[in-house]
Amino acid sequence: MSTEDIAASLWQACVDQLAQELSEQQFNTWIKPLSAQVADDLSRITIFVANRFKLDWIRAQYAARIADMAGNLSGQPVIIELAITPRETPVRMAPVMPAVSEPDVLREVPGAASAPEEPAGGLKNRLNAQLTFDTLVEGSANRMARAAAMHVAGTPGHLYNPLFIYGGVGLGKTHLMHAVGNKLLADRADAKVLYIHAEQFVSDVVKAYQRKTFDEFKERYHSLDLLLIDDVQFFANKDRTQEEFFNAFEALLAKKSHIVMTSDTYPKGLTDIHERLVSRFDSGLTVAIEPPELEMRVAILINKALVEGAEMPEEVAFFVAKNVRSNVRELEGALRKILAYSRFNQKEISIQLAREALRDLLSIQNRQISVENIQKTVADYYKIKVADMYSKKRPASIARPRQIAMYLAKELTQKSLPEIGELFGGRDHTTVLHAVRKISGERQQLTELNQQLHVLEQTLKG
Ligand SMILES: Nc1ncnc2c1ncn2[C@@H]1O[C@H](COP(=O)(O)OP(=O)(O)OP(=O)(O)O)[C@@H](O)[C@H]1O
Repeated sequence: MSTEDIAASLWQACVDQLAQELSEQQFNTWIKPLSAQVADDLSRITIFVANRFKLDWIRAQYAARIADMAGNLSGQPVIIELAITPRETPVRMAPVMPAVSEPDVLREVPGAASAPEEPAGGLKNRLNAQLTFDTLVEGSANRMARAAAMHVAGTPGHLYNPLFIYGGVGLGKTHLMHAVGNKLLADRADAKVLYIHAEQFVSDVVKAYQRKTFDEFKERYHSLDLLLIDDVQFFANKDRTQEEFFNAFEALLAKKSHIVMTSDTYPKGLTDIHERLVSRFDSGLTVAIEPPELEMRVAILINKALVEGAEMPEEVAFFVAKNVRSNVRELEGALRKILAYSRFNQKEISIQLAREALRDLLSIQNRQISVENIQKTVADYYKIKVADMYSKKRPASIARPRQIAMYLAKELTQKSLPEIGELFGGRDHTTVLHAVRKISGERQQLTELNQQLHVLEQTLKG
């Protein structure tokens, strides 16, 4: 690899790491638009920023973190410089450190992150062209949601309106929404499509309220053919927003425009959202996206590595997929670490390399998820005694949590069925297998059980 390539990958690795650490909105607003120049000896990174406001913000919020990351990756101190990219005049340099926060710059309030960039007419569709059906790997975890989304993209305004997609973090809900928008635009370039995060909708309502521009607001939202709105759980407790969303919702449905929504929970699980809205959310089709199963995780890793121009042997993908189970965003993070580690050390991708690159992540997991921990957490959750996990008692109030704990032990640890059986009071491996099959089958059917398992998984993963 040339010195230039190594320098460029140092910046890319920092960007990748920030993508993992920040919310998507923060990342897209502040980090994605940056460009940078890295000195050949990796001692200095000059980051180019569009204007003074952004420069101050990046300096206060991110410069120190970037310096840390770059230092860790390159193994030497790295100085971060910020410069405004001029339209006509030459680049002006600004000193960077120390990275102290500047209270007068901007406070983190919902929607504030994107406030400076708000387009006047607001007619940008905000779609990310990379997020298409082609790049979304299909598996049993997302099959139904994907099929419904495809249908909507092909014939919007008909079946499944609204389409409500829910699931845990990083499982591809946002991706799927963008895919719907991109497909519709590919078929009908003149379609009016808007992707918006619920927080941004809240801040649009606040702005319309402050500036008395509700007519424009209505004109903008009520004229859409397709509204894609992400993370509607953020509407909780925002009465005015809920009212405006209700109006937009009714107007759009009346003119047969389509609405696709996502949330971290199913409609009835939403809290502090008016009943009339919740019942409308549930009036089309509600589908879940589950955490991807092993084969799907393997396929995602191999595909994403290819997109990055790298080849990930199947056994390595399997090793990573076995160990990184929670969601696709974490899988992507693990992949980035492995690719960066392989580039910096100029080594081929192997299981050994993956183990080294993911050292921190693997040790945290091993520390946190043990069968004992699962038994205790599940017992606490269902309010039974931990001892009941090993006892021979069979009433349903005990047997079911025990089966759930067995299922989670299989899902979240590396233990074999006989080992799990042993840890549950010396039960036979067929008993464990029965529990695993039963719970995983019911999970597909029963929303409430699925929701409980989500909570338990999130709790155990810390
Ligand atoms: N099935 C998949 N195939 C390929 N990439 C995927 C898949 N599912 C998710 N991803 C990728 O994983 C990352 C996280 O997905 P996404 O942002 O859509 O998650 P999300 O469910 O909206 O999460 P959050 O609730 O945190 O916003 C994205 O980069 C997305 O492209």
